[in-house]
Amino acid sequence: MDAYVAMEDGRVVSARGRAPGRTRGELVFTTAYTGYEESLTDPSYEEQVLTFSYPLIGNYGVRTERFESERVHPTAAVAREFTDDVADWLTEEGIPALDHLDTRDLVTTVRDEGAMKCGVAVGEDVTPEDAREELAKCEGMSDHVDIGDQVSVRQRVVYNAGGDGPTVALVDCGVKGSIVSSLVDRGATVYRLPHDADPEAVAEVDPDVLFVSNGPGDPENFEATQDIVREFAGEVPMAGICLGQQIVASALGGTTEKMTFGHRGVNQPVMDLESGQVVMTTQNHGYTVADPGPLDVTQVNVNDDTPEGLESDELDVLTRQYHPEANPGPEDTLGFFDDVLGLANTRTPMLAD
Ligand SMILES: NC(=O)CC[C@H](N)C(=O)O
Repeated sequence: MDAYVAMEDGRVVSARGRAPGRTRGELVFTTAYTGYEESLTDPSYEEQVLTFSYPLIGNYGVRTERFESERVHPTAAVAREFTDDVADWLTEEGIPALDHLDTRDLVTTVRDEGAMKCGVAVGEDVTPEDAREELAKCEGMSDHVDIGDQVSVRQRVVYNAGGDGPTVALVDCGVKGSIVSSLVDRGATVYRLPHDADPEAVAEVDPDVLFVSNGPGDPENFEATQDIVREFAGEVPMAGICLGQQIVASALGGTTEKMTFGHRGVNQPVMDLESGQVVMTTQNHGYTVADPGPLDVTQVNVNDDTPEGLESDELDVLTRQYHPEANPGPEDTLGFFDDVLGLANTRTPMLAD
């Protein structure tokens, strides 16, 4: 099978086709060397073409137990070499895949020039022109204004109903399964709600903690979720991961901005400013908080000083830009979920009255 990637900088790269199809998306890379099943099923990669910088992808097979959602989210996948297991899986899923190209070149291009639009064409009779046509149709990440609808639940889902632990209203902007299980494993009852749930539907579950999930795209396109945050700020303790941190900060008066190529990998060093301790973290984001508004920056990325943790004692807010749930990656940061559920004790009993 032939394969072509047409990049926004004008180049068309040829490759070996591993799973057929034509598509487009924002070209990004991850440096993660394990966790290809988790990354490929992470909803945060919606509308992106995911390039693995690690050369051999598929070494330990494909197991649904490791999936983070019910489907593959990147629009296409690129690696130096995919195993047949991965190629077969992506073929079944209808996700174009290509390998046998110089992924170092793609990665350094994105690193130097930034995440860029691309078009992908893979098949027996595709041409570079097909890839260029896809590129011409490609929208920028921030143009996907309805991206939340592509990944969020449409109806409320409850996990661990009737449990004794805290009640969490999890606003689903494209949540990873392991965020849900990290909360449920600690005894929480989790109500997973649509990203654009009515504030009344949130109040109805009488949450001890409001939790804004990870998810794809530009945090400024999640207006309904920002409304929920504003509605409950100061009244219900609040937590967020990745997109969740960005949405909470923006809703409370801060700002966000697009990064050049983002952070995607499993060895991003993060320093806690109070203790000075550095932990290795899993990350996957292309936007960042520029101004934290009323929140305090408590953790920063050691590589570029971007905010990794935001907190407010006054508002009972606790958010992380990285992925404390790991999957893939180091588990040094799992304690975040204990801290989040601990926030339940600080809740002022207003909704119940
Ligand atoms: N993993 C995420 O939640 C990603 C957040 C957001 N879509 C970004 O790219 O910055």
